[in-house]
Amino acid sequence: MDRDSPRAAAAAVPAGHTPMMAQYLAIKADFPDTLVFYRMGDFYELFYEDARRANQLLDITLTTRGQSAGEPVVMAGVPVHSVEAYLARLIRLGESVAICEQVGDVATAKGPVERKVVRVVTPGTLTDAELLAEKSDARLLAVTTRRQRGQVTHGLAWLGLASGELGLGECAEAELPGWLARLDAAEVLVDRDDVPAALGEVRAAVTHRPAWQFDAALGLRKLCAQLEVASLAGYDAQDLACAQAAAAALLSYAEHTQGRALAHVRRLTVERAGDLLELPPSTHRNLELTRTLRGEEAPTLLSLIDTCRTGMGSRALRLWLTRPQRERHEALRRLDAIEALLAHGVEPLREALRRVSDVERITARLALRQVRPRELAGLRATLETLPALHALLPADPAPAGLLAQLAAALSPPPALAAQLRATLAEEPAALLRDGGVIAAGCDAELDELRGIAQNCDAFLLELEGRERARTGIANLRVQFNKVHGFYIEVTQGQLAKVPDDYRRRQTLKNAERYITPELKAFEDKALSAQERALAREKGLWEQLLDALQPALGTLGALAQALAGLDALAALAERAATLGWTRPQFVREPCIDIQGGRHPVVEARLLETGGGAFIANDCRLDAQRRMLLITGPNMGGKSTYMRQVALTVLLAAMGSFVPARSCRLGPVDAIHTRIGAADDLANAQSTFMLEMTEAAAILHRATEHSLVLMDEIGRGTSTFDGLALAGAIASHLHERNRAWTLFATHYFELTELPLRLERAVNVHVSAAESGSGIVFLHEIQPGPASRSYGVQVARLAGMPAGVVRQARAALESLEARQRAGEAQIDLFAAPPAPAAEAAEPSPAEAALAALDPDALSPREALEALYRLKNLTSARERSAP
Ligand SMILES: Nc1ncnc2c1ncn2[C@@H]1O[C@H](COP(=O)(O)OP(=O)(O)OP(=O)(O)O)[C@@H](O)[C@H]1O
Repeated sequence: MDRDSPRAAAAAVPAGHTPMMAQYLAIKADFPDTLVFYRMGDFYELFYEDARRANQLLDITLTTRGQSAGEPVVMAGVPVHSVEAYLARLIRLGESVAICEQVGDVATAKGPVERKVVRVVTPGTLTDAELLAEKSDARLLAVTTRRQRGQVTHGLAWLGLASGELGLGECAEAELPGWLARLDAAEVLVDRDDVPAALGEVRAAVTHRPAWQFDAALGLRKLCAQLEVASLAGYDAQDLACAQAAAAALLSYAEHTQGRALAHVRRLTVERAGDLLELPPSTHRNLELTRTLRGEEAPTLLSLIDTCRTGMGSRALRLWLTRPQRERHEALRRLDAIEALLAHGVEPLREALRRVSDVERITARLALRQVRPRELAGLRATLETLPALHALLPADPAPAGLLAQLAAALSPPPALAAQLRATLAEEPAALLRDGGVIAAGCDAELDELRGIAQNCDAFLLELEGRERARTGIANLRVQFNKVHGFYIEVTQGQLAKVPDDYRRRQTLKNAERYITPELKAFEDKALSAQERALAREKGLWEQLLDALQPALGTLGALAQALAGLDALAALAERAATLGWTRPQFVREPCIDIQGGRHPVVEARLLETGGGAFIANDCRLDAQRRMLLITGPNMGGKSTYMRQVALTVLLAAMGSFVPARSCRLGPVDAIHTRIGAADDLANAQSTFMLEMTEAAAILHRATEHSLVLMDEIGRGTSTFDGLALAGAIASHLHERNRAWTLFATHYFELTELPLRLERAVNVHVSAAESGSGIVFLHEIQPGPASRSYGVQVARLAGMPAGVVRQARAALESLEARQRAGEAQIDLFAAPPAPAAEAAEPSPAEAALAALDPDALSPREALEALYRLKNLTSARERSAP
């Protein structure tokens, strides 16, 4: 969609079009990049180019109808009743759709009935349950760029329209990919003249907006208006001018797509990179937090921990997992709450949560007036179960704790449920246009209208009886047909008894049909009653939506509380089911995990009957900062490293952890360099990618960071790889001083701890049985005694001949090494850079002593010869 300037689009419509096509083209001119669904009766029609595109994307039939401006009108249509399915497909393809409805009165319209785009459906502004994934939000993100004194800053503003979440943040250029990965937007708005390069890597739909929409002053005004505050000081966001500029574009676009203000968006989160535990995109991917390396949703850490009963809970949990705070305050509150829930018993609460609807999305749709009758019925049912839910919480939670806070939000004013009960039918129809949405007894006029429509038969029977008695015609019948409406039928033989007030309506062969003033009056009333009842229902529905608007804030808080409670209850259930323990946060630098397990691998082993998971310890402290992990392939090195990272992350989000005990000092980031997935899309070789990621880690990791390095250097020749791996390990140890788990197959690296005082060797154990190998998966002190590559290859079904040849080659290689080939000193201190190290040479010293201004031409020539001699003497004496 693009709507740069509110110009009079109609002027641009070429002459000669029919009035309807002129109307269509005027509307289309405002939405050149968006498919326009133009309402015509029971269909949404697309015309010309839009029709051709829809024909390709949706495989709907292309037709032509009539002519306009001398050309046939090309069109394609989708039925109104199945529009959602078509929208879903288009949105998945990254398209946006402008929904253009008839807003004028068909009866009184001269020419085409007035039409207007009432909303624009785009990938980042969805609120319909049918179009959204239940367990994740479609986020809209705006990104802008500021360049000042050679420094690039990006401003980010994001909005979950269905959740009401609004956020601001700023970051440096290098951090943008991390932010984009974390926010995982469905649609990104960018300044069309200044698109950041990092956007090339996002999966989101990218929508270009004109530069002037990214205006900081406008953004500040819009944010203050949106949040109903005089300044952003309360959010500590006054200085984020660049983010405010992004917010200007964000809010304008979101309002424009909805065609109204966003009444439910009242909360602002300001994210500062330094507040969050850093989880770069590579970590997110390698640890399979929300997606497997193959891109599937399970098995991942999230799929394991998400046993939430509501979509809201699942979404909250995803947020906790992907945006953990460095500061442990919130995590501690969650841990307290989980502990209290576990002590109290959590299953009844989780059972009750099954009956809770998605209050978060319903609230958003209520604010945007897109809510459906059954969603409000769901809200009513939820409000009605709240007292029972409340009763299932621990009776006296810690007063300032999270549970007490959540419990408080579970008691919205009872008037809200009462209002819904009084107005909304017990089981309302799915759509307002079907009628039967407003409760009986809510409105006298509606009751009467419905009464007429429903009591027709009774009235007709009663009239029939009365007329038979009055006229004495025993076989007189009161009936109805579609063409002639209501009538009284009298057979030929009885015509003499027909009273004067009967008016003839129709003559048949054997009978006459009449109407009376009373029947005519009833007919008018009955036929219009249904229509009027529907109109009345619509009016009452709008009144109900109006009446509920003041409750948006309360409902938003309720949604948050329910989501938080559901997420906590899920974490408590997981802790109990999987035997997890509460982590302990300490100030001293350490990562001390006893009996730790990899939760996802453990669950898979359990599922597949693959045996018990072997628990392992990980002890890192100020004196022990690096573990060099060796051992056979398949031994469990990667699993071990990942389980440490997952445990740290679970603790940071405020969850119990898969370990017997866990003490954690401050952690500011989890960096990982694992695997060798080719980045073909970015045309990077495996090795190039490996080095790029490793370089980024060396630049960023601090002494509070956890770094996982899995077989660094294996993407190149042995010597190159070994040399690089040694240098990288030394740098991490000496400069970054990060907590480092360094798995390697280079045995030479096991000598590192001799020189690096805070590094130690550990290995995963394996035992040989005959010519085979048994993996024990235990982490033990010291380096591995040997590698078992050939045995593992044999296990993998390698042909026997290959295994024999490899074993022979291995033996000869080992013998050659034993024969005492010069050992390379991998870990010798690097040569100092020439400039700072070298003493000045005699020639340089002589040169420095010369003062060219004080020399005669002859003296200068002599000095030149002297210098020449000095340098030749040095070259001669060199070894
Ligand atoms: N502690 C454990 N207890 C039980 N099984 C384990 C354990 N650790 C690993 N495994 C099993 O061993 C398999 C291989 O583990 P992992 O991939 O960690 O080995 P690796 O040493 O990193 O191998 P490579 O060097 O080939 O990458 C896992 O998929 C898992 O099934």
